[in-house]
Amino acid sequence: MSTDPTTGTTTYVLRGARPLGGDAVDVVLAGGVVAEITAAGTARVDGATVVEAADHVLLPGLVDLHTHLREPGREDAETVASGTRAAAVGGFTAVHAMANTSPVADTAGVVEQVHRLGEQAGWADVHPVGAVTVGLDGVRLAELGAMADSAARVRVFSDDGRCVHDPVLMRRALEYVKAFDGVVAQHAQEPRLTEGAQMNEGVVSSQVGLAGWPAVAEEAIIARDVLLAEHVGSRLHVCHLSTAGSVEIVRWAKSRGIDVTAEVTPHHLVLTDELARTYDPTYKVNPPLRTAADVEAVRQGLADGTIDIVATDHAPHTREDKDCEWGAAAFGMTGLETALSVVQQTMVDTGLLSWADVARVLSANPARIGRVEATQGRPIAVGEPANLTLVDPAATRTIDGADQATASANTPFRGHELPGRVVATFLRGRATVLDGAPVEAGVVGAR
Ligand SMILES: NC(=O)N[C@@H](CC(=O)O)C(=O)O
Ligand SMILES: [Zn+2]
Ligand SMILES: [Zn+2]
Repeated sequence: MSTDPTTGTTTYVLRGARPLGGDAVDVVLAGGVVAEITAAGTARVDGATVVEAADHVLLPGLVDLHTHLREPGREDAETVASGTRAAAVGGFTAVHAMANTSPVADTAGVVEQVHRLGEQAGWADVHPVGAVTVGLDGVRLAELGAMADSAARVRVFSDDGRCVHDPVLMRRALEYVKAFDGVVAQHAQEPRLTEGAQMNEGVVSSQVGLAGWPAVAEEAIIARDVLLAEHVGSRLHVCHLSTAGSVEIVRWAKSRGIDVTAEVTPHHLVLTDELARTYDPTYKVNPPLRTAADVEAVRQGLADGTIDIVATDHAPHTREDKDCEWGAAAFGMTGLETALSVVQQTMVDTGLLSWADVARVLSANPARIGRVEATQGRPIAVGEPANLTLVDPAATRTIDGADQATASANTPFRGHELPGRVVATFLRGRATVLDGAPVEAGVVGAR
């Protein structure tokens, strides 16, 4: 990890903040770390910038294990700079950038480029995900070791967007990453069972006449992969789990002691396949939006720890790729700027998770799975790096879409009133967001 030359230039006092939703305190950020935590209203403020934080929840900076930044190759949809700026606005201090770029992030050169672009932009730590197979073609293993040893220190490997469906390749990938404590993050989609699939297979797909995508196409791969992970004694991560059956399989695998972790996206925590009735491709996503029963099951799975994390699967697409008929549109929806609000709405305001749990599923756990826990997802304590997010949980906002920081407009939450607002984000003590707005100064030309 390179050091940030702008660290600690300003001292901040977060006055009256509630770490993890607990009692109010003053939190002083100086020199890039949490310098002091004192009783509310007692921190010395001379020379410091005071952030009024009464009734605001202070969380460790959020960590996204699953972000599509689109650079290199599709800078018309997103760049590392625009995507990480959106991440900061959403409260994130680190993102894992998926490998399905053009060229694919399957060499040390590409992952180092993405890592460097992240450092230059300065909005959040960017940890590139390396492809499992060359060109995501599912045929030959990529240079996993070279990516792990590169300056980008890759620990997460994924062909996301595609499934590593050859069981022999999957087995070899799981075996290979053990050498450097890596993890294979699988996009679980049986390709033969999903040929031409457009949405969840069920009542709605038969009524609207779109080709269905059965739950078993996801569940069959997860079942196979947890058995493979057990067999070779390796670590597996399941991307964007979306069905009740998938929750059951992961629960069973964990009860057997298999080293598997799983993520759910914010959209799968609240949206259902009923939205396909609109034929609006904003709601077209991989894996597809499922049924209300699946939504209930993934919420319960997240609440009971079967599902370890929420990951955004932020998948920006240009208007040309989305403003067309359903069948021709790209799969994917944006998510960085709405993730925390959706988690508050579906999990906190419903009593399923506490704010301390939110810190676990959106920060500590993803940091640990991605092996960046030395710097991210830390406890809020004196001496720890000041990667922090300040949230006003009482605020509400109506999502516009046009006013977002992401370069793309494909949010499925346009028009939704969501609770909570990220007031400030700090990356190693430097504000990337203040008063809910990105802080441009100190970024451009800072290094
Ligand atoms: N989620 C999506 O619908 N799309 C992702 C790929 C993926 O996450 O599988 C994308 O890259 O656009
Ligand atoms: Zn995927
Ligand atoms: Zn993805």
